[in-house]
Amino acid sequence: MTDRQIMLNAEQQTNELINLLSVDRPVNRMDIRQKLVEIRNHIHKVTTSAIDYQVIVDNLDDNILITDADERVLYINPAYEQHTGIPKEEIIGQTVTEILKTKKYFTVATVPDVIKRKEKVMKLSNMSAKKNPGIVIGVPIFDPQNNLQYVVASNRGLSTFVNLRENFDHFVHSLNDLQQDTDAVQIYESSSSVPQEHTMIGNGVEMQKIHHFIKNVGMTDATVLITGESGTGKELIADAIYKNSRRSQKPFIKINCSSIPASLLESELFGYEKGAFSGASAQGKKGLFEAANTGTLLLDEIGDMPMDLQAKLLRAIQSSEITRVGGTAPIKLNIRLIASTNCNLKEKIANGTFRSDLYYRLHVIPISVPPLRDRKEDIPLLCRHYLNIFSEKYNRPVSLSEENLDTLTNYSWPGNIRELRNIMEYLAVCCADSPQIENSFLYSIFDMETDNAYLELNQNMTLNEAVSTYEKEFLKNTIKDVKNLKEASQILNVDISTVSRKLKQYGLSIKH
Ligand SMILES: Nc1ncnc2c1ncn2[C@@H]1O[C@H](COP(=O)(O)OP(=O)(O)OP(=O)(O)O)[C@@H](O)[C@H]1O
Repeated sequence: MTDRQIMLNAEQQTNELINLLSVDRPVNRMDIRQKLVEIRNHIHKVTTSAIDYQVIVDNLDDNILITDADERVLYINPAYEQHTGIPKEEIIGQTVTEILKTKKYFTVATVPDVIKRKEKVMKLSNMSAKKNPGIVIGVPIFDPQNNLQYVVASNRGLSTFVNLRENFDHFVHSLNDLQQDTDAVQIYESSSSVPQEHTMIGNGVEMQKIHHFIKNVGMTDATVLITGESGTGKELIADAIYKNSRRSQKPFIKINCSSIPASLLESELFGYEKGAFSGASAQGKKGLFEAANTGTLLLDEIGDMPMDLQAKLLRAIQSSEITRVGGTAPIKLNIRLIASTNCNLKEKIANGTFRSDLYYRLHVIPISVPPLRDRKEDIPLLCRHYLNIFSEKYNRPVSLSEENLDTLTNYSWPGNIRELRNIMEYLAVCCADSPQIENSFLYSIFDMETDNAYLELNQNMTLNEAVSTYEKEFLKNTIKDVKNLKEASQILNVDISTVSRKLKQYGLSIKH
């Protein structure tokens, strides 16, 4: 209930009380007391309410004018009087149309339009009294039955916005600087300048398919769309496509669409003409599309591109030309496009945040990179590869046992190869003092409570495979803390011979 509704209640109860006392018959004192207590409680609610809205509106710096549903002015705040020079007593109680007719105070108003259209209205206004142009916004307020109750018009002089302009230029510059600090854009002149630090490791079926794709699409100019979870190697694949392409001696520009503020993305991609917007360089600026001309452009995180820009990108792809922001002349370009994303673009299309026409323009050669948990055969290779790199880098020899590799292979790697690489670096740094890496240490870095937590049961397993996988992990976990077969058989409540046979079957042994 609003404060006003509470007070209306109190008023109604007071009227009832007055009526009760007005009739010429005896009244029950306790009934009257009860009514007075109720009224007092209502009033108390309002007087002790945390916010006194009138004080707030009285102190706002915006000019506020409130009318009823018949345009009659009910209230103006002190800022309104002060900034417009309109005395309160001259307009309270008048209708806005009457005030407009006098042409004395203002010549533009939103209130009549708000009442007619029952929606928010924004206009440029001119306060004749002070020759002070401003922006006025009228907002309708409805009662619980959805009848128009008030119109609140707030306005602010344009001079405030002019003052902000300087601030805005500064703001745009600092955004530009911020962007230079991130690796949102990487520009390579030719493939020899693309860092060589990571080779593509993996010879499982999925990786073989990807190598095959890279070889085939490399020599064409076809647009490639690489999808896959974060850290699966999409960027590495884009690098490989570029290096294997006819354009490998031409520029390669990588743009992370989600790292560039949406307000700057269009001018970064398409460039701008001089004076295109405040804060723009006086000479205009070449965009990244122009810089990638004759070469390759990688649009990383394409799923995060704002919808309005998606339309412009679609036009650029369809016509092979772009127009700079603030410019009119189209610029013809010849670019090989690679896009990548970890979003599900089909889902984004369904919920209206990605254009389907753009999707089909990009989806010419789709490469879907499977997560590491679906290409487990590559995990041991990747682990050894990165552990070697980091052992050498930190000069700390560390090696992985079969048991370690088994554990690492069964882990689900939510962060994919990026996570695997980080964990190998961590092992090289932290485990060099002991010749063997304890499995329990691996569990602790995976932040797992029990050894079983990492057990991933693949949906494609047969029942027997799933049972064996679980049984092996269960046994491994049990024998960690037992001294002999007898103790294990007691805990597991099976014969010693069964434990012995199972351990042999899974290549496990009791260490103590
Ligand atoms: N097949 C691979 N062999 C060796 N290292 C790889 C392989 N694939 C990816 N990596 C390494 O894993 C890390 C993540 O790869 P990359 O940045 O290409 O993934 P991504 O899918 O583009 O991730 P994101 O979606 O988060 O940008 C990098 O350090 C990369 O060198």
